[in-house]
Amino acid sequence: MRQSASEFLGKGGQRRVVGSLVAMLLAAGVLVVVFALYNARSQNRLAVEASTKLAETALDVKQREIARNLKDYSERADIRAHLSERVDLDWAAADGNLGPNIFASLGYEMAFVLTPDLTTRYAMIDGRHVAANAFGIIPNGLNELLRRAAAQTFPAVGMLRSGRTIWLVAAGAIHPGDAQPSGAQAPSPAMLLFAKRIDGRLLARIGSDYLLNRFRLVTDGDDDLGAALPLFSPSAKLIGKVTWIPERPGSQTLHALLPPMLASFGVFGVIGAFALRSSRRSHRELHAAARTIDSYADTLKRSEARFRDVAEASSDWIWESDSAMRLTFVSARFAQVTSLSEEAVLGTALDEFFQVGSTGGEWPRPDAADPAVASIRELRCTYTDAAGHRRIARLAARPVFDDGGAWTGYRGTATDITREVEAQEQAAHLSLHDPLTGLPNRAHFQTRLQEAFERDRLGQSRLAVLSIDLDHFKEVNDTLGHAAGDALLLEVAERLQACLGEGDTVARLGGDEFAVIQNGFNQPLDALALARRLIADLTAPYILEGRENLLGASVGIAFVEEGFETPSRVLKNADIALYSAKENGRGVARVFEAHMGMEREARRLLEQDLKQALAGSEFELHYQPLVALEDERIIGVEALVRWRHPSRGLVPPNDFIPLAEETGLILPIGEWVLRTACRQGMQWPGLTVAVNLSPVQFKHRDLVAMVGEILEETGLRPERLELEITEGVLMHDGAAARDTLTRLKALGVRIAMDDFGTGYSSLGYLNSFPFDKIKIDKSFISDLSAEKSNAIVRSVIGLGQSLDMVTIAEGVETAEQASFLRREGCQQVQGYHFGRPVPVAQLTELVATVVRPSAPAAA
Ligand SMILES: Nc1nc2c(ncn2[C@@H]2O[C@@H]3COP(=O)(O)O[C@H]4[C@@H](O)[C@H](n5cnc6c(=O)[nH]c(N)nc65)O[C@@H]4COP(=O)(O)O[C@H]3[C@H]2O)c(=O)[nH]1
Repeated sequence: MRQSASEFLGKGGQRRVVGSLVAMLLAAGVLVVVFALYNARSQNRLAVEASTKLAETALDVKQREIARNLKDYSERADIRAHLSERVDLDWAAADGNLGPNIFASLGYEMAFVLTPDLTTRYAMIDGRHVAANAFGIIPNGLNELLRRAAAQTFPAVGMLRSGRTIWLVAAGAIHPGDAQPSGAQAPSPAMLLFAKRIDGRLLARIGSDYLLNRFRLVTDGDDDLGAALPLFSPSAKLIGKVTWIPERPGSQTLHALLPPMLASFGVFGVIGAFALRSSRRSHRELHAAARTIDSYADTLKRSEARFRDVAEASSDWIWESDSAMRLTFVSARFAQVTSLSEEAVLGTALDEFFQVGSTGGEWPRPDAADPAVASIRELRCTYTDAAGHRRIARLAARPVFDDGGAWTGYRGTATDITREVEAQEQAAHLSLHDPLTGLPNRAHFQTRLQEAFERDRLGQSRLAVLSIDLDHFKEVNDTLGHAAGDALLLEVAERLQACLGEGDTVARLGGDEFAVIQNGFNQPLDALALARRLIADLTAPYILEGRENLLGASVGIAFVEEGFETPSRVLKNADIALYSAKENGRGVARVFEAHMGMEREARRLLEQDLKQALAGSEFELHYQPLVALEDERIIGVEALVRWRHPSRGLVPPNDFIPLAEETGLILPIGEWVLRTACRQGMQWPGLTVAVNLSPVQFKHRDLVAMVGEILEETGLRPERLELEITEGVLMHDGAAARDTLTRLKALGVRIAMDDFGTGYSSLGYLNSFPFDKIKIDKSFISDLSAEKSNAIVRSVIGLGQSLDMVTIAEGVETAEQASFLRREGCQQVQGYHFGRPVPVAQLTELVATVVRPSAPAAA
């Protein structure tokens, strides 16, 4: 396994080398120091030994000196003569004998002469003859010294301690002289003692003579000045010591050497620290560099892996060519995407495999000798896959150069974009076409219209725009459902296309709105002829779900006059003409005329006002009494909506209900009417409340639920509500209407057939649905004098009786009309003769009184 750069450095080679160097330096330093210390100590020790020898010698010299002096005195003839057998004290005390001279010349503080029995016969202390006992002054060790002295010919010397004083004492025999009889046993000699006090002065002198610094005596304690020599009594008892400050040449050398040594250590230390620091820094830098290298290596590895994954996972494949532009390599994805084999394609010329001609591109023709070989970007081309299908690919490539910089070919990718292109084309088509019929949509239509306009300007043809609207399409769509509606629109589209001439365009602008651009040479005749054809063809029955359905079509036509209009203006004019056609009974074609625009504008304003009216609560209800003919009692009221327009005053329903129905505003208006009528109706207990329902409302799915909710909300009992519907409700999709009516009746409300007699097949409807009431239209009542109306009214009343339905006549204005109706058996009436529609307050007053035919309730 390959080692990463960090791992390589991580082994710590450099750190070990640096560590060893530092350790060596430290060891060397320690060795030097140890050696220096050892050397200093040795030198010191040698110096102490040497000075000790000197001290010994000095004391020895003193001992020998006192011994020699004593010997000199003890052997003097006069001394022997005067002091050996008997002690001549006077003689002894005389100066020059054992008198002051001992102290003054020899410097001995004490001199004694002891008899053989060791009695002190003479004592001289500090140069004066005193009576003193030597043993009293020096009690310890004197005996031993004297014993030794007696046993040897040379004086015995020793140091004796008396109190805190140490004495250097010499003892020697004073032999009587030569006149000793032979053979006779020599008597014990007298003993001469000299004592020298070992004191500071003496030692200072010795120190100065022998270079013993601060040479002094220590009798008590362990005081030591660095070197010491123990002092023993003749009986080998430690009695004190002398001490001095020895020379310390080692320490001196060390002191001399130490500062430069420390300084050099310091310098070494600093250099070492710097070296260590810089080594650490470079080590860190090396590590950082190693980490960077590792991260680059990682990134490279990942990027390689990513590239591999992408190359194998995407629909792209990689290819390479030589400088002759022949394929030399394709990646594994090639075979998977194209189903072609690698072998089959290698060696093929690039421009043969990837064809760019059909896509408008061009292959670069690089010259191998020319160093400026360009990259290939976004080159769209086609190729043929194994199944023989034409596919679209997008190429990108970069030139490849050898180490010498010579161009050797291309390396690139190929992306199969067939689906993408198809999706784009489809999206482009969808953006310009109606998805259901495949006809151009409004945007496309406008573009075509603009183009046609250009041609019209050039005078190549005379342009007409036909706006087409299907009559009754909404009813079919609502009743048969959207699938049927779609099928119907598809057929309409086919029929429209079939009617068009060469170069004409038909588009679906939305819903059941279509438009045609016609290039005619004989206008307006060509356009009118086309309109007639369109109406005729679109009116022919459509078979949907096995049943015949009828549609109508209205057409509005507009021409480009004088070239002043814009395309959108012409389309608008065609729309205005279309509205006019619809208003004029539908199923016709109308050519745009200027005044139509004004009517349309008026309608637009009305619609706007209507919306405001709804928002601003400008509607109110008037009520007209419904009267029982039998006793002329008010048995109910009919709610009739009024619009109290801010400037136009009270607007009658006929002026706005049709527009409200067209625009759908009838839904909120109708709901308001129903809710208000039910609420206000609660004021007149026992009276029925009749409310008109528009066919548009009736078709609305929520109608039954809405009625139920309003009844519950207002508390009006269902049987008091009478819903008036017209035959129009039942005309289209009778089954659905019947279902709605059944569900309404299930709520308990009553249903009245309004305006009976004005429709086409009223009798049929009456048979197929059990209405509660039939309302004879006022046109028959006003025309009662006419025989025909008379007969119709009579037969309707008879029909009601036979079907067990209540009949009511509206528009009863005279007593005669009322009498006629009573005679014929009509049960209820409504009309100005009994009461006009009045506001709610007036009606409340009215119901409080008895309505009499002779005195109409309202003028
Ligand atoms: N000449 C004459 N007319 C009489 C006489 N007695 C009543 N009328 C009028 O006849 C119309 C009766 O209402 P309709 O046939 O349902 O006809 C109504 C109805 O179809 C519609 N309408 C009124 N209110 C509503 C409503 O709230 N909803 C719906 N959808 N339509 C309504 O508007 C139509 C007209 O309503 P109005 O103008 O109020 O006109 C009312 C009423 O004022 C009479 O003796 N002589």
